[in-house]
Amino acid sequence: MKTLVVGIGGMTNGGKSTLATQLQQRLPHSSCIIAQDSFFKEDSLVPVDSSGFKQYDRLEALHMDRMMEEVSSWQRDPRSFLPSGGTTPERSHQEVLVLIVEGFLIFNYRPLNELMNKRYFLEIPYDECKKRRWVYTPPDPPGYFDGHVWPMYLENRQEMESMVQGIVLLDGLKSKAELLGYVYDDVTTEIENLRVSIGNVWDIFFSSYFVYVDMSYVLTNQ
Ligand SMILES: Nc1ncnc2c1ncn2[C@@H]1O[C@H](COP(=O)(O)OP(=O)(O)OP(=O)(O)O)[C@@H](O)[C@H]1O
Ligand SMILES: NC(=O)c1ccc[n+]([C@@H]2O[C@H](CO)[C@@H](O)[C@H]2O)c1
Repeated sequence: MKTLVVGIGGMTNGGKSTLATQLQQRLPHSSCIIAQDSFFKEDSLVPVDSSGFKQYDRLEALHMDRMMEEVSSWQRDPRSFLPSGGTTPERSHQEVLVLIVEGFLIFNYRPLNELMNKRYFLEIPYDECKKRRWVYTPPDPPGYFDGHVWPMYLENRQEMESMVQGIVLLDGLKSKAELLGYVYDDVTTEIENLRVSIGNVWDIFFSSYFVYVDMSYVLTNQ
């Protein structure tokens, strides 16, 4: 069995959860999602800036230690994260299990970023982001988008670009179907490459074994 970690990052309302959920649904027997939004600290632990804005769009607002524990737990036993709870037997030695890590700051946290095999980042223009964020749950306080969310996006994006390479930028204005089609094809190609490499290991093992058996036969019969 091999594993693949796919990061779906992007700005707020870029379409990360939508894309991650659809990708998981296309790989129902081999993938699961860990979402960064599930690791926000409780409100009382998130500081407020001088303008009164809760500092949610910073890494410090997240329990990244807990998120890493969840990822480590998947790495230890990825099959237990599948819908069957890992009760079905391994289907073949070529099985590839996929972890989809989804979130707005997944590449800014180095220990998490280092685990990714594929990195995608959904981006949308300011106007579209503000429009989508207008109907947000929980609703933002007045002025929050321009006073906190957007300036923090620019800061976090700059930091990400200075520390991470190999991110595939995705245009979040494209249709949901087109985005899914692209990422699904890319990920399945990666899965196939891993399968081939596992297959090669088995080919080498079996061919070495048969060479050994042939040699033993020749040596004992000469
Ligand atoms: N490709 C798309 N085209 C148009 N609208 C989209 C697209 N993808 C997602 N949306 C819509 O944008 C909104 C935000 O989507 P989604 O929740 O997937 O974003 P997100 O990046 O996970 O946001 P956040 O993490 O900030 O909650 C939803 O209303 C969703 O239906
Ligand atoms: N999920 C939450 O608890 C929460 C609370 C306040 C703000 N947010 C926003 O989530 C986005 C990332 O998905 C960030 O832009 C936060 O502002 C989330």
